[in-house]
Parts: sequence; structure tokens; C-alpha cells
Amino acid sequence: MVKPIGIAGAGAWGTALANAAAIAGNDVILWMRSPQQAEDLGKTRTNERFLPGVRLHDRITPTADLNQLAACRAVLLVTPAQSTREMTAALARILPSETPLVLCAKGIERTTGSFLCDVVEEVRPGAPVAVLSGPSFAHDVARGLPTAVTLACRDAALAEDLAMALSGPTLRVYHRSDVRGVEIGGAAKNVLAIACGAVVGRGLGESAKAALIARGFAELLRFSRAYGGEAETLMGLSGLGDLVLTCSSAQSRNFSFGLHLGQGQSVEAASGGKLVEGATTASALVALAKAKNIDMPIAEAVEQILSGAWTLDQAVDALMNRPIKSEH
Ligand SMILES: NC(=O)C1=CN([C@@H]2O[C@H](COP(=O)(O)OP(=O)(O)OC[C@H]3O[C@@H](n4cnc5c(N)ncnc54)[C@H](OP(=O)(O)O)[C@@H]3O)[C@@H](O)[C@H]2O)C=CC1
Ligand SMILES: O=C(CO)COP(=O)(O)O
Repeated sequence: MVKPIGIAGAGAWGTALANAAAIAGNDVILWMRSPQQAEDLGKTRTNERFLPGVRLHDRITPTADLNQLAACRAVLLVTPAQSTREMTAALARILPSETPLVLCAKGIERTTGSFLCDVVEEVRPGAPVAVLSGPSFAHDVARGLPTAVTLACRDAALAEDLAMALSGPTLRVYHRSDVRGVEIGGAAKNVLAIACGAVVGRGLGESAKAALIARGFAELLRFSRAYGGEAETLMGLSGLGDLVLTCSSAQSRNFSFGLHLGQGQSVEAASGGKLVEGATTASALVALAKAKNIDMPIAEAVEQILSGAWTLDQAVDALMNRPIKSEH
């Protein structure tokens, strides 16, 4: 008998992925930390808080008991980036060492500046780790709209196996072995999307927006190259694809956070209480860039705005008054 797919985290993305995995033909165990939420989800079969209006597939079993994930063939970790260490440690206590953990969060650990895969490898040495990333709004996936993402694992055969297991009629999962490139694409685009939202919110025009996406992508490529990601990866779904998506739609929490900043809201108010991964990752991204002398003026501008060092207008001035240089 084929073992179920485990999903740890029943927010918008975890719930959407659970449905996609079930539609792809898997039994799914969906874990959440709140016993009350698990009970409600079992009864109503709808995650009203995070994914309203979407019915949970019959093959999904919601639970608040982490031990239920022990017998899964792979576990997708779909909680916020900053909870990766704590969640991996909890999973390491119950999962067999050969069970792959698939990271679905997009970010860098703020307190250590570690990439999330490195965090997982530190906590679960020797166990297989993969990353799933790409342009995919939870609501689009949950509504069965056509979506494509990338799953990367250093073990190419395992990457292919997991991609096949999760792919279905409306979710197409490509596979790759460049874990670093795929995770950098997901983590860094969120910071750039905040900048893009701010440009739109401040009314700086479509030309400025396009310039920001192009120059932001140049930053992404430089950063990824310095940290061992392949340029080809960044030109794909987790990189260019996700940057374009996240910079084009107020459905993105990062873009919409930037949009609110651009419209004059405070950093504290602009998130509206939603998870904004780019805001927690910005300082770690910029510190990693500085450590390797990588020029990332847009990411730095975001960090300066978030820390209160610059106003938005000061950030725009700083970006426009940089010395004229060759484009690369
Ligand atoms: N939404 C999307 O379209 C996409 C999101 N992602 C990424 O997926 C990750 C999760 O995002 P998303 O599902 O949208 O976020 P949500 O805000 O919708 O949900 C977050 C979930 O994580 C749980 N959670 C929060 N903190 C902890 C913790 N410390 N330990 C355990 N569980 C915790 C929450 O549980 P509780 O309710 O108990 O607080 C909730 O179930 C992010 O990194 C995001 O970038 C990637 C692609 C698409
Ligand atoms: O990563 C995402 C889409 O690919 C979701 O973006 P937000 O976290 O900005 O909503």
C-alpha cells in the first residue's frame, strides 16, 4: 500500500497543497497545531480562516497529533520560514531518518542568516531534504487553476519521484537538483516584491515598476551566483516566474504590504496582520549580500525602510542617485 503524503501546517498554502496532493491521487495527513482547528476542519471540511470557500478533498485527514505524520512517505513543511528550526526539530523526533522533508516556506532564518535547507540539515543531519517553490498563489492552486512549480532535491531520483507524486491535472511539478537556487529564488523575491508594491502604492508609474522588476532580477541572479545557485534555475519558475507573479498582484501579501507602505501606512500597520515573509527575511538577505560584497540596492532600500532608517522617498532618491554604471 502506498503511504500517505504528510503536510505540516494548515494555513493557506498547506491546505492548498493538501488538496493538490489528494487530487494527484495521494492519501494526505494534514497536521495543524490547534486541536480545535483540526476538529473543525474534520467536521466542516473547509478551512474558513485561511482558504475560505474551498472544500477539503475526501482523502485528507486533518489532525493536531504530529505523530500521525510518522508513517508518511514524505512530509511537506508548510509553516512560516522562521518556524522551520522548531518544526524540523519536532518532526525529527518522530520521522524515520529516511523520510524526505520538503520545505515549502520562502525565507531565510533571521536570527542566524541560514538558508532553510541548511537549518533542516543541521537539525536532521543526513536525512533527505527538498524544496518546493515557484509562482503559485494558494487560492489559484486551491481553485484548480493551472499552476507550475519546481521541486529541488540533491538526490535527482528522489526529486523526480516527489514531483511525480505531487503532480496532478492542474498542478505541474518540475524537478531539479539545484536546491540552493530554488530556495534563493523563493526567499529573495519576497523582499523585491515589497519594493515593487511600494513603487505602485506611491504612484511612481509602470516604467518604474518594470525597471524595478528587471533590476531586482539582476540582484537575485548576483546573489544566487555568489551563494552557489545556478543561473538557469533563477531564470525558471522559482526566480523569474515567482518574481513576476509576486510583483504583479495584490493577492501577494508581500506586494500588498509594500503597496500599503507606498500609500503611507506604517510598517506596523501595513501587513494587516498577515504573514509577510519578505519583511522578516530582508535583514538576513542584506547581511548575506554584504558578507560577499554583492550589490543589492533594492533589497537594501527595503531593509532601510523597514528598519525606519529611510522614508520611501529617501529610498527612491538613493536608488536614482547611484553612480551611472554599465548594466549587469
Ligand atoms: N499562500 C501562498 O500563496 C503561498 C505561500 N508560500 C509559503 O508558505 C509558507 C506558509 O504560508 P501560508 O500557508 O500562506 O501562511 P498562512 O499565514 O496562511 O498560514 C500559516 C500557518 O502556519 C502555522 N504556524 C504559524 N506559526 C507557526 C509555528 N511557530 N509553528 C507551527 N505552525 C505555525 C499557522 O498556524 P496557526 O493558525 O495555529 O497560527 C498556519 O497554519 C510561507 O513561507 C509562504 O511564503 C509559498 C507559496 C504560496
Ligand atoms: O509565494 C507566493 C506565490 O508564489 C505567495 O506570495 P505572498 O507570500 O506574497 O502572498
